[in-house]
Amino acid sequence: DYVLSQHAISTGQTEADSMAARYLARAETTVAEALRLLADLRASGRVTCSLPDRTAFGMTAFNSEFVVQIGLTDEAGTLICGEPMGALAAPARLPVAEKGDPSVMLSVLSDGKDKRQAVVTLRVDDRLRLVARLASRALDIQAGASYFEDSSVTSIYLDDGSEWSKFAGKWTESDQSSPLVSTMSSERYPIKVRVAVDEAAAKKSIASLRAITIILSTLAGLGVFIIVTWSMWRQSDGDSFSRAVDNHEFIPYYQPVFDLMTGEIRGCEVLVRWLRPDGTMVPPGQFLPYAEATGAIRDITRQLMAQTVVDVSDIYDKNPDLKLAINLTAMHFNDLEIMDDIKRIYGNSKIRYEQLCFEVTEQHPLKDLALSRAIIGRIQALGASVALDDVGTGHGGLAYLQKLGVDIIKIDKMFIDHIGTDHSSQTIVDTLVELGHQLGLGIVAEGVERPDQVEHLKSIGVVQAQGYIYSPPIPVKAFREFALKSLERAKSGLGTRTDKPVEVSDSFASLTVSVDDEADAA
Ligand SMILES: Nc1nc2c(ncn2[C@@H]2O[C@H](COP(=O)(O)O[C@H]3[C@@H](O)[C@H](n4cnc5c(=O)[nH]c(N)nc54)O[C@@H]3COP(=O)(O)O)[C@@H](O)[C@H]2O)c(=O)[nH]1
Repeated sequence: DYVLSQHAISTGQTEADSMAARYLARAETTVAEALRLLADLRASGRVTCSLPDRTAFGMTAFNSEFVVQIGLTDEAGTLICGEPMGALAAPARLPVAEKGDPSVMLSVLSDGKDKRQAVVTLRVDDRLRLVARLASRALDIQAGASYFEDSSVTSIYLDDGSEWSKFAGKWTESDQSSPLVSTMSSERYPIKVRVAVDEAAAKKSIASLRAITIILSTLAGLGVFIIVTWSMWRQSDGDSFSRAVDNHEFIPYYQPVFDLMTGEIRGCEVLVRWLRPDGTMVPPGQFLPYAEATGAIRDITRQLMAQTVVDVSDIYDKNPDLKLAINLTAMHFNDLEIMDDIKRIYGNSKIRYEQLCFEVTEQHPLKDLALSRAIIGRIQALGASVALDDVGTGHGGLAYLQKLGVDIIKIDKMFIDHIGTDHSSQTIVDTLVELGHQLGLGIVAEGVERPDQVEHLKSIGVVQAQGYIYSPPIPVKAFREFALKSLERAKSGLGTRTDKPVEVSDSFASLTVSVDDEADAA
């Protein structure tokens, strides 16, 4: 606050100085212009009160910006003629001319009240002087910042103390006020200017700067806090994070995907969890941004894919219709590295390429759409499919659908949640499904939690779904048991053509949405 106040005072002083300089410059210009006109008249011999000379006076004044009347005074200082006449013809008495008077004189005429007028005189001879009355508007300029107009007092006066002009707003100097004052004197003429500016107004003028400064310093403080916290995290958790990647602490959880019509299991989505050595389970929301920012997500995805081979390849080998969905991030579409990973991990495994589905999310923008499209094409060429995840919630919109050439769309929980309660969300679901059908795409509904959602999805032709109504993401052991049981039921005909949602077996019914419980289940 002290720094800002000092800044305000210094800005106010600078403003007062430049106002004074501008008024002084204008006063000098005005006097110089009047003198030039008078000198021209004297040089051309227009120094009598004859008609032609008076006409010349009138014309000269008429054409001048700053001079309103030109005339002649006698030795007593009385105006003996002046043009134009009219209101300006009021007798003007200048100081009596004295021998040795300077050739040029600047005086201020006053009506004794508040009217003052500056005049410039030029000696013609010992008796006569040419005189030019200056327009009072000559000094009426916008000399300073508009917010100072009401908070400043400007006086332009002559060396002898007579005031030529004064400009004042509502503010007046008083003993209580602490003005910022600037005084300047002309080096050419006996003119002085004094500008006084209200210090309080100067301080007020930086109120917005003060607000901005407060906001910026708060943000800067916040920034420092984030950087310090981030670097501390990097040193502690950050280090433990890279150790965790090296130690393969990132494990796949499996969320079953179901056929709504038959109740059979159709596959699963692989969802990462960080299982720390102390047994705590960290959900992806807490480390994925860091993993993506550092590029560690590439290693993590590789490890997850490799683990799926270990975890479920026997089941997938025997059930070729089962699908396995793997989440990729935008980074995976920056180069062809993911292709090498997929081929190396699944190429010689019992999980066929045709059983794989790679999910690309709309949440993070893809850097290079053409390259992304090419990578998607290569994945499809292997026989795997590609799904657009979180459709309608992120960056891509319909452009991703049109340009990426995906095979499946996954309708986000955000829209599924509002089926039956919010008309517009339901319309979005209906429209996406319709669009998916028109484009010949597979459709998977995510985050299904209620039977009415199942009913509606079935009624609009959605066949596949995942969600807590069936099962949350579960650890491998639980998933294997569940999948084997479900597949067995299907084979024995028990799971076919049921219109009811599939019941989760008792062991899974005890699983809840909380990560801790998921950890327990592990
Ligand atoms: N690049 C990678 N991203 C991944 C990976 N694993 C997960 N993720 C992404 O992290 C986000 C959060 O995932 P998660 O906490 O696992 O949440 C998933 C489900 O648990 C949750 N879900 C599923 N059904 C329901 C439900 O009925 N109710 C409810 N409240 N939540 C439910 O939704 C998440 C599924 O996300 P999605 O991928 O959109 O299918 C999430 O964005 C993951 O994508 C990874 O290995 N790589």
